[in-house]
Amino acid sequence: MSNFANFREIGRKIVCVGRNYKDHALELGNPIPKKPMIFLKSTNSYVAEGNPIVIPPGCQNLHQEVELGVVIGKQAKNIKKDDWKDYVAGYTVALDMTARDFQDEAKKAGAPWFLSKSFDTSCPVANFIDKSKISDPHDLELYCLINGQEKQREKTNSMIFDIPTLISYVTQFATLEPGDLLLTGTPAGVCRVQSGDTIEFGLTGIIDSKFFVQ
Ligand SMILES: O=C(O)/C=C/C(=O)CC(=O)C(=O)O
Ligand SMILES: [Mg+2]
Repeated sequence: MSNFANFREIGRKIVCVGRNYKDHALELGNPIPKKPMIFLKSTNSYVAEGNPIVIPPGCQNLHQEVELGVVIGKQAKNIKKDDWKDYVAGYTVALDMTARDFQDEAKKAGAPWFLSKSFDTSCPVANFIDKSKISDPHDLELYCLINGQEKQREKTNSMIFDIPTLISYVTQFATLEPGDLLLTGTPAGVCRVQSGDTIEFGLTGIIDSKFFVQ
């Protein structure tokens, strides 16, 4: 399998799972999903450490959502749950930055989430971690601090739909390609971030990342 250290530059799609942690679904007043809720962020949303997160014009309520990312290593279509590991190159951790006010407006209008989820710099991503370094991606701890204050901390075993289920589900409908990033949803604790804030996030003991909001 190739080295995916440059997966952000491969220019592949970002498939996101929403409401995949019970407490996060509840904190936003949403029902617990009965099947995975999937949406897309486009490649323009990628941003690597050292570059700022830019608040989209008119947004008054930008939220951070820390999420485990699964980097796809091999073309995947109609994958059986038992075979999921063969299609994973590795992992990362990312922020699914969300213009919550835009999203609320879209939800009320029954309109798409594109502007709330896929504006430039809406996907700050940490470095690639080869799968050989992570024995069980369902036994990791996500964390996120804003200006040094803890906002999110949760084990990945709290996901409603695990990684085999997500890969199997998504690939019934859409082919996953090498370099695609699957964001597996955020735990509770999302909050407003503002210009000048520092966001530190990662997987405890494995990877740490830091971004600034411009
Ligand atoms: O339905 C909503 O109000 C919001 C949902 C999200 O933004 C979903 C996620 O991106 C997530 O749960 O990670
Ligand atoms: Mg999210």
